[in-house]
Amino acid sequence: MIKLAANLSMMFQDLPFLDRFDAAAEAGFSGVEFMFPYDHGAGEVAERGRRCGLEIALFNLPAGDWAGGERGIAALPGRVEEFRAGVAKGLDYANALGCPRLHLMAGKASASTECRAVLLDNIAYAADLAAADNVEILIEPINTRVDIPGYFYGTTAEALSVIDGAGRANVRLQYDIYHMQIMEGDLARMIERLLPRIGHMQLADNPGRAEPGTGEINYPWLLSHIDALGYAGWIGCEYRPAGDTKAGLGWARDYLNSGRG
Ligand SMILES: O=C(O)C(=O)[C@@H](O)CO
Ligand SMILES: [Mg+2]
Repeated sequence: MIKLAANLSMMFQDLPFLDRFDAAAEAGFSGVEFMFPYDHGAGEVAERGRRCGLEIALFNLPAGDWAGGERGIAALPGRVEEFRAGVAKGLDYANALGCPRLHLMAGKASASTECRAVLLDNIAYAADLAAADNVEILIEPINTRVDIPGYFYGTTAEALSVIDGAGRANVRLQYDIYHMQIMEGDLARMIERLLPRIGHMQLADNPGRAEPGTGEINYPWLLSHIDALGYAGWIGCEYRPAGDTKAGLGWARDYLNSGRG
């Protein structure tokens, strides 16, 4: 069964963050994901999720100075103390929100031995603390052609080599179909091959990163394929709606709860 999570950092942006939970539930979602909950108290985010009957599928560990252009700090030498403080904060929120997954972002860093060593140490550190709380750490290759030039890993092979290097069983691959269409293509076969390593998925169409049906990816076919493969995890709708979020959800009708919207 395909389980879609609304991405509350990109969808329903006309509403304040906490009200996006209500909008997602009304639209028929049973799960949500978002980038960062940290502008709000963990208690109020947890309470809103509970009240709306929503599972919180994933959010990001603190990722440095986002507004200033940083996209994670885990591969940055000299930022280890800040990274560790972020892990503690992320796990506090994950526990309060009942969220079993955290996305750890490497950042824009050179492919040097030093950055790789810092990254592997940081992932192992985060994974060991997360394991004690039954939380998984997710590593997502992000396209370096359009969205984040210079990001530490842009392909599944690079991300898997980092995961293997860290050597922790609770570190898994976050497969974002949009990024991987740009970097690798061959989506159906790649997902089939990588399925045992994938802990979370995300989607958007390409080009433009809007909803399925606005670009080149055959989502009705691909989602049936993912379903037939037996993928049981969440797929986050990490797209920028081309217009009104709810009006653009026609593509998802078969996968959402009915009767609430
Ligand atoms: O960019 C993405 O794709 C993500 O999944 C985010 O968590 C980071 O921007
Ligand atoms: Mg993503």
